[in-house]
Amino acid sequence: MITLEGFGKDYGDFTAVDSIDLQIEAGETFGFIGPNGAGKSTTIRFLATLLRASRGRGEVAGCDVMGDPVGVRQAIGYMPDNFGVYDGMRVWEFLDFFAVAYRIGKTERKNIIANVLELLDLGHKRDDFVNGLSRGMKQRLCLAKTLVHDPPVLILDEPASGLDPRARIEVKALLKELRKMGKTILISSHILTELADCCTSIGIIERGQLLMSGPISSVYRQIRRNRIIEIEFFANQDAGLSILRSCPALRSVEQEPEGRVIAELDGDDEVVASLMEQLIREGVRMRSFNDRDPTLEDVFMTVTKGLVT
Ligand SMILES: Nc1ncnc2c1ncn2[C@@H]1O[C@H](COP(=O)(O)OP(=O)(O)OP(=O)(O)O)[C@@H](O)[C@H]1O
Repeated sequence: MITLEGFGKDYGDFTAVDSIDLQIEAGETFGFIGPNGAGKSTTIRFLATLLRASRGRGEVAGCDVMGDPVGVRQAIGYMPDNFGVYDGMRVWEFLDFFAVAYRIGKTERKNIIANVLELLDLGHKRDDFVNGLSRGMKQRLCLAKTLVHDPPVLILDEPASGLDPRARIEVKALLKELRKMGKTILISSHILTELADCCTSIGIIERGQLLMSGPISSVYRQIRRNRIIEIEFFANQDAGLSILRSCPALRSVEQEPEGRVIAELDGDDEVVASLMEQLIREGVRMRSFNDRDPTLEDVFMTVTKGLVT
């Protein structure tokens, strides 16, 4: 549904995005992750037909991004990172304005606006002035306007930035709802927990390079050889730490309060089992020994440290 082939963008001598190849299948919710200045908005603005590529090409819903920008605009709902709302307009007028821009007829517009307001839980704000809405409401309204022409693809640049935790949870729930409706969604964020439980695939970008992308389960599997072990020592912590430190597979070890230690190992199940066996054999007593599943944060830290080849 979304393809990038060797996409790159230079600003003068500065390369903001180097050469990205990316494939997002229909129905996916793709999390585009990267630190500030990584190149997320540049890539997104290209896909939204707002910026020309310096090299490479892209396709959205079968339309070439540079060859058929009108086709792309029909197929996408785009929410920029610094959206603006027009003053002196009521909520329904704001949505009507965009619906007219998409040449939707008057009767149809009325129904669409009612449906979109209901979906976004903004029905009670229908006649309020846009500039009087809270930040969270404005953000929701912006999301609403991406839906008026019922596009198959949504491109959302940091849709939850600046929102309080409750509003963020609501945005996540909404994304899940939109996925159920069959939308293909590209969402950027640098808040990993925000994306962890609502994305089906992710891409990690840093300094204009796409370091990794794919279905979330395969990304987790790829870093699985980087094991994170949490140990709570009960007695003989010093002996335990020295065993850990002499383990050839150890990458790092961090001591936390109350006898908790987090160790990162480069190894398979065999390595983890041997370590546990050795600790017990040497009389180290443990309250728990936990081989923790990686989180999206672990994936991000591992990938951006260049530990995955
Ligand atoms: N119009 C421009 N002219 C020059 N440099 C630019 C321009 N737009 C972006 N850049 C630079 O390109 C790089 C990538 O910027 P981009 O906005 O794509 O990053 P980002 O990953 O979206 O970051 P953020 O999370 O902070 O929005 C940055 O170093 C930025 O300063």
